[in-house]
Amino acid sequence: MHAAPDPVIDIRGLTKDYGAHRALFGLDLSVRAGEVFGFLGPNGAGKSTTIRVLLDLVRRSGGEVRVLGLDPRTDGVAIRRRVGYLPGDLVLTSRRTARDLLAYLGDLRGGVPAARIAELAERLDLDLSRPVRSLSKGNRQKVGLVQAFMHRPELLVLDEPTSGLDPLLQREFLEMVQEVRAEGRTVFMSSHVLSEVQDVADRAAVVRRGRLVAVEDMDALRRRAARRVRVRFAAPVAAAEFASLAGVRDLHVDGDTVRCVVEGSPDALVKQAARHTVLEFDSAEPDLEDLFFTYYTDREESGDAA
Ligand SMILES: Nc1ncnc2c1ncn2[C@@H]1O[C@H](COP(=O)(O)OP(=O)(O)OP(=O)(O)O)[C@@H](O)[C@H]1O
Repeated sequence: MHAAPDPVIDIRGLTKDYGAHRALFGLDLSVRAGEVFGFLGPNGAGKSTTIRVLLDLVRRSGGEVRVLGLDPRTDGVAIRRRVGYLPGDLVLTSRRTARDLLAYLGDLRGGVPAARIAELAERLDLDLSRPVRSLSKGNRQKVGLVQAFMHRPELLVLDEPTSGLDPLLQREFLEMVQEVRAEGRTVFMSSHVLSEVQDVADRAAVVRRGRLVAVEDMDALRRRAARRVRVRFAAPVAAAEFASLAGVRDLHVDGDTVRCVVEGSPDALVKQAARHTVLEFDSAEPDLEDLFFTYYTDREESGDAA
């Protein structure tokens, strides 16, 4: 057996109390080198608190945490130097232009070529000539993204990175994430919805009320997910042919058209359909959001997270 490489983020039994209020209850989480990891949960679940602990922006109350093999409590400065971090509550009050601010931050990280900053700004449609404090929320978010990506850090920790971005820019952002992964670097990003990370994440975890309730491999989730299928044939077909096929449910046959939901592989349905002349075959993208959140809600109800 090969020894697994050390995780880039390793969290064991993490607790965090804000005074008498417990925000995290013994969180365990491990992020592997080179993966894109989605950290999901509703508002107030504890995502930002966890992320702040990783960067030593708040101190943990208990448990063990390693980031790039380092302990945030003793090596926070070294971690912050090596990580690209986008805070969830990014505040930019500087009178500097975005170009000046990003050049300054780039110098703090050992120097980032102006062309690299310009390229990212162009991709995100960010005007670098404006003072950052006059920027809209969406444009500030773009400044935050540029500073997190620009020095090509080995680990990116992004707290709600797509908040305030329009759909076109969200897509551009996801491409930037893909590029980071293609270079073997690691991304840990939070979101309150799965749809923002499902196309790009290798794995995703759900945190709820300070507890981890699920960790999922996205490919496995996709394979399990149900798809809506519609097939139109050249001539009417009998419902009985399709009713007992593996994975097929919610079957409706209306003359020459079959509608159903397929769970898992559509192989049996496709082979049965192929006995006839198929005129149209539509299959909608599975709704992972449904599957994912149904799954973790069930688990939570049978668990101890009351
Ligand atoms: N500085 C603080 N002082 C006291 N309580 C806090 C503090 N920061 C967070 N909390 C509480 O800890 C819990 C977790 O908050 P956290 O911000 O980590 O959640 P989140 O999942 O990131 O949600 P959001 O997306 O709304 O920020 C919440 O109950 C929140 O009210």
